Amino acid sequence: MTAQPPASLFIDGRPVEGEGAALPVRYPYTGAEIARLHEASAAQVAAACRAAAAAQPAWAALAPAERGRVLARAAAIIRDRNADLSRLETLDTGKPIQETLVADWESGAAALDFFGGLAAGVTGQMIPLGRDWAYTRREPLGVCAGIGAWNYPSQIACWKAAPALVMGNAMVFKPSEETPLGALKLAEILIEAGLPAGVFNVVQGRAEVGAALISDRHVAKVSLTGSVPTGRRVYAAAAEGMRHVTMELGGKSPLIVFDDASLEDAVGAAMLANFYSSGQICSNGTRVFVQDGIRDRFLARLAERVRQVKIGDPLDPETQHGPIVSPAQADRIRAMIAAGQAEGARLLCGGPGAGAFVPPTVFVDATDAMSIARDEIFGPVMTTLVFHDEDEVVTRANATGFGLAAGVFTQDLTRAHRVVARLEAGTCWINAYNLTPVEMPFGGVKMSGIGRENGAAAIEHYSQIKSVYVGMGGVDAPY
Ligand SMILES: NC(=O)C1=CN([C@@H]2O[C@H](COP(=O)(O)OP(=O)(O)OC[C@H]3O[C@@H](n4cnc5c(N)ncnc54)[C@H](O)[C@@H]3O)[C@@H](O)[C@H]2O)C=CC1
Repeated sequence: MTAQPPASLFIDGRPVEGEGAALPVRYPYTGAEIARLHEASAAQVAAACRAAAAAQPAWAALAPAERGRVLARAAAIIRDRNADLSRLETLDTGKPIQETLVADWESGAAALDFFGGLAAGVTGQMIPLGRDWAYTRREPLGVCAGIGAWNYPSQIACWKAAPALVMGNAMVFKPSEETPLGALKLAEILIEAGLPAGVFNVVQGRAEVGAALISDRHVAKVSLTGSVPTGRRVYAAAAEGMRHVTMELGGKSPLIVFDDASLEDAVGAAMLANFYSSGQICSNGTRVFVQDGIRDRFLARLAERVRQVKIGDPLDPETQHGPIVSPAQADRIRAMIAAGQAEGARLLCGGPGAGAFVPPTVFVDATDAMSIARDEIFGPVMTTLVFHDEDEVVTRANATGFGLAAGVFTQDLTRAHRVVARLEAGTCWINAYNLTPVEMPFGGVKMSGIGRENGAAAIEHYSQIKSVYVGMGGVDAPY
């Protein structure tokens, strides 16, 4: 099985081999090397940024609708090739093919379509001032750097590229070193769809390559999807050059299940909120607060359904739960499970697993102070916590530095909206969880991030306003 791309990087409209250190790509299910890439050298990072800066003005000069049409064509190509692209995504990430077929490139295509269609409708303001008047233009930022995480590599590349490009920016994208393949496909597809050379470039590499990229003098904006510690470093480096930032970082989100919730829906959502993509999702509701009246029924049904999850070969369409992205990440998850047990929490189901796999795992008898209830695990580990009343659960749900997402399950809609209004989270779900349509802005508050992806809100994060004052009469100078 091989997935070797034509070359490791994509600069100025063509594949270019990396001049830096080797970057082996392993299929998480077998550990087999499926491709061998090379990092970009410092000179290649600079060349990618120069190519982007050179290509950007002509791209920005096109009518927004023309840029939109390029994105729409790219979306159509992605949909045509979804089967092959999804297979590649599964090889790169280890996620089950039944997920990648519907959630990865498909969501990327949706973003390209959505922003492609939005472009022509972005307008400025006309501000009457009596005799004189002013107007605003929404202009591109220039060259944007995109840096991705490994859980949704192609979706992340599309979510960043679509609003950036449609607003007339150019982009240099660095995928996670764990999952470098999808972004190269996106670069090829965009060229095929008519994107001018240099407008979207891909460099590969580990943290140092990312650091070189964000401090390149051409870069006006940095959009990162990654962990909070990386976010802190990247935000600080961006501040040096007064660059704009979007930070999509980690979370430890609460999912609150009230006594009156539909049991099947709440259990299903709690599973989706913890086990989809083997739990490697930033917005996961990993602290499941269950009200005392429904607790026993909830845990009994949860255990029953978790035991039926089909774990195995990600390319088997029946498989619902695949391996963890890398042995190092699987070890980190196991250490967190062991810490939970050492602190006195009990396993309702699951456990450390073996090899590449960590099974869906549920903790009971946990307290808010335990590490499994405080720290992001980024694996298939759910911590259930019991609560008694609404005020108490809101206070406990908010008692975290993170603020990415939250969910509420109840049949009492007044309560649902009241609780959601009090939750400190950028994205909330009522009687649903982890649905992220591109029409809806997505992002975090507190340590979980800055800025928003998706929705019309993303346009603001990939453009800047120029104000133009128009004098219609003489200049009244006191000199
Ligand atoms: N809010 C969101 O939308 C999402 C957030 N995440 C978060 O991402 C994390 C998991 O992904 P990982 O890839 O492990 O994150 P990570 O923080 O280790 O790496 C993210 C990216 O940043 C790069 N990087 C690392 N250090 C850098 C530096 N000093 N300068 C520039 N670039 C640097 C990495 O090479 C990688 O491409 C979790 O915390 C998760 O919650 C993941 C998906 C979505």
